[in-house]
Amino acid sequence: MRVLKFGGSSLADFACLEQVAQLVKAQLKDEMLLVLSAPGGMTDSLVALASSAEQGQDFSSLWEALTSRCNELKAAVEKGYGPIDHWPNFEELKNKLDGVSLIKCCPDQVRAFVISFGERVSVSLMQRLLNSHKAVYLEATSCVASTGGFIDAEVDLVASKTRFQAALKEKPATIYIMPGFTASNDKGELTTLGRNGSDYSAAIAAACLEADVCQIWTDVDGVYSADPRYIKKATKVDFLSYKEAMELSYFGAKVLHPKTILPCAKAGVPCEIKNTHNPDAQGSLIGNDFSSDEPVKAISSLQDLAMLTVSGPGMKGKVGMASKVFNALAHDNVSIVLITQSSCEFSISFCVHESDLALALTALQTAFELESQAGLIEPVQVQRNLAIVTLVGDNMRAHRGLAAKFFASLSQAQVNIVAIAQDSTESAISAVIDGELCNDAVKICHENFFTHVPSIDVFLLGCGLVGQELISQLERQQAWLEKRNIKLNLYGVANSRQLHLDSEGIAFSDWQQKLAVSEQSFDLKLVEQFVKQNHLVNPVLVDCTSSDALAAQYVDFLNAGFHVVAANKKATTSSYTYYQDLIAATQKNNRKFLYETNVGAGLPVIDNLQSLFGAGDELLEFSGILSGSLSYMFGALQDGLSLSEATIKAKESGFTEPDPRDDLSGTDVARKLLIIAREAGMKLELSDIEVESVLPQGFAEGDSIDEFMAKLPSLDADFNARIEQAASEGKVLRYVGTIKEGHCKVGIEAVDSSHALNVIRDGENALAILSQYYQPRPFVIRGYGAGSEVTAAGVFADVLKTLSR
Ligand SMILES: NC(=O)C1=CN([C@@H]2O[C@H](COP(=O)(O)OP(=O)(O)OC[C@H]3O[C@@H](n4cnc5c(N)ncnc54)[C@H](O)[C@@H]3O)[C@@H](O)[C@H]2O)C=CC1
Ligand SMILES: N[C@@H](CC=O)C(=O)O
Repeated sequence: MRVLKFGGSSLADFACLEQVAQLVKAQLKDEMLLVLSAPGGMTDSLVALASSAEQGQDFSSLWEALTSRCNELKAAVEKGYGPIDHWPNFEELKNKLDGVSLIKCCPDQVRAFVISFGERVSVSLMQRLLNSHKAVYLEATSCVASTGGFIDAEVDLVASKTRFQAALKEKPATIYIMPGFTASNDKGELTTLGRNGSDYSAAIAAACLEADVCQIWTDVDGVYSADPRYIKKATKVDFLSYKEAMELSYFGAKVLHPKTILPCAKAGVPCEIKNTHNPDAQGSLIGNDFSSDEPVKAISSLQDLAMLTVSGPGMKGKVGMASKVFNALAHDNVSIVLITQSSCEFSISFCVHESDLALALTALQTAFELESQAGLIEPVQVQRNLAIVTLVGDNMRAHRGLAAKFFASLSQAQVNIVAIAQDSTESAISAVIDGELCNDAVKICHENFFTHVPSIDVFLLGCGLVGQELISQLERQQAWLEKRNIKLNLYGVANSRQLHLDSEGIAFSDWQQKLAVSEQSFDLKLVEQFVKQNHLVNPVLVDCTSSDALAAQYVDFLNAGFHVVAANKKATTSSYTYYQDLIAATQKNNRKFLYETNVGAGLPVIDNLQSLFGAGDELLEFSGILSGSLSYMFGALQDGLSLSEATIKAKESGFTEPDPRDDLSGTDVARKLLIIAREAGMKLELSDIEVESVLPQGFAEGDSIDEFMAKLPSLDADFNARIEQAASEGKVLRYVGTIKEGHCKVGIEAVDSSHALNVIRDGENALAILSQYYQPRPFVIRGYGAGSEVTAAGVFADVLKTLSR
């Protein structure tokens, strides 16, 4: 004997019904019992009808919709297969609803009749479709024995077994069909087994008939490693133990009803999940002996929960307090999802479904009224909108470090853990968390435990020279990233006026056209919302602008959960207080702020300095050429170009700042020197740096960049004279930054051929760091220190660093 249960999605319309009938015929080899749900959505319609009638509303349109859907199904079946023998009694249903409407009350017994009507419709239709095989209609009320009320009744397995065996003996057949969800009590009155209870009916039938298998046919291939609606990379689990399946279904794997597993486990009947629309695919098989080496089988989640905490001095050491809490809840039929207690016994916390919250609160207030008046119990604390995320796997007990990895993953997803619980068999570890972050938490846990493909979700601000080059490098490096198992998506690009976001990831081919037509400008709230909607767990805002306004928002970016990668130097050279706020925000939010390209473009300066100073080194002196554009210009001047010609060439080479005055005024070098000084622990402001400008004071002040460039030739003659003067002394001019005895200075120096910086030109930077560890010879970093390629490469490297802990 095999038991096959078909859910509503497999019976939604005539085509689905026929598909099921074909599938059953193809599977037919020995006895089988089909357990059917109502056609998809019909139970909801029946529930709505009962509640509309109960409120005395006009339910004629709901009635009309239900009957016409049923009549259409009936007509379609009869057209192809002949008249239906057992069509459910719609008149009786209507009479009951009219009665409910009249007294404005729907007794549970009547409600059970109404809401289980859809299953009878399914069975009548299917019996006709399988008529050629003499399918026998098995009344669930004659087979499934229940105790308790009319709704959500419990099954009496022993009594059911006797009933099932008698019913089958009475009508021997090859195919039996029975409505799911339905049972009857010891008076023979119809009861229901709780919403989606047809799985449970099938499991009971399988257990009572000692079936070879209980197959649950649904619209997915099996149980997945996480909810495939949210986790695109979720994979099917081929084998699960009963315990694993129970944990999963209890904590939210919707493919299985939580009560289903127990009857199968008790009777040792394997349970198989199969896809009606893909019948040849291997499903998930649940049984006793499916141990595997994999420690974690799946991650499940349950939402819409509330946590209640009962605490107070009266709890500590008092025997019977826990029992009083749980008895009170049991008395009012409140189901408890998870329990945790503080080790000092001062408080007990537990989760209930939000829908049970009011009931639970009243039950506790009533039970602890006296203790509360005596000050022994504090008012019950309630935390709402919570979720539980659970790692499930029997083999977890054989592995160390899984809990640590689980909690680290939650922290990576910026999730605060409200409570934790683990069963003593170590098959499940659960964390109670903020419901809003549930999908993010599952996503990152799934990434870390299953796919092992970490993702980086990039939002690029500024698509000038560096930004555009970065996009090209991202495109070129896709295969390299894939080989290293890294998923790097570009989700947003912005210029100073427009923002383009794409939840599928921005195509590298047409981002410019898309950005050009966008009517939206960058707004942190909008990007934050986008990140939430798309459950992005590693969002990185990359600033390739020179905007002060954006730099002023970095703390907000970090607080909103973004990593920040900046080519822009405005934040690191803003006030020292803001600089400190930034560092604090990275620590508070467990997010990174990376700015390697702020000094020396792609050269590894900041990283080296941080490593050295982190290891206890101290800066004694610094000297270096920190500007790529000035390095280029002073080299070109040496070769005979004028100042204006050299500036134009440096700008064309992509070495200058968006406004070349920032370079020529010495400000850009001053910024870099300030960043080095701050890394060395000096608490300085930009105004503390002594700056010698290449430009005369006030030159072209207030002019546009183009106006400035047009005026620049007027400085050529004077500057040329300065070069010639130096040359006459066998020297060349270099723009140098120094830190000595706590004083920072940037300016022009004339250096002879014996000076180390004499040869630094053509865009190269050179940094000599004399420190406690590196003396008397300094630690030297040298290489091209400007240009879109090296800078974008440095930004790219920072973006990748967001993955490291
Ligand atoms: N070019 C180089 O060699 C290096 C540049 N950097 C830094 O990289 C940054 C970018 O430099 P480039 O690409 O050369 O400049 P760029 O002028 O070519 O590009 C900057 C882009 O940012 C856009 N922008 C300005 N404000 C914006 C806002 N609020 N939102 C979005 N976009 C905005 C501008 O429209 C422009 O397209 C600068 O901060 C620069 O200091 C750092 C190291 C080296
Ligand atoms: N304009 C800068 C670019 C890098 O920061 C320079 O010339 O070095």
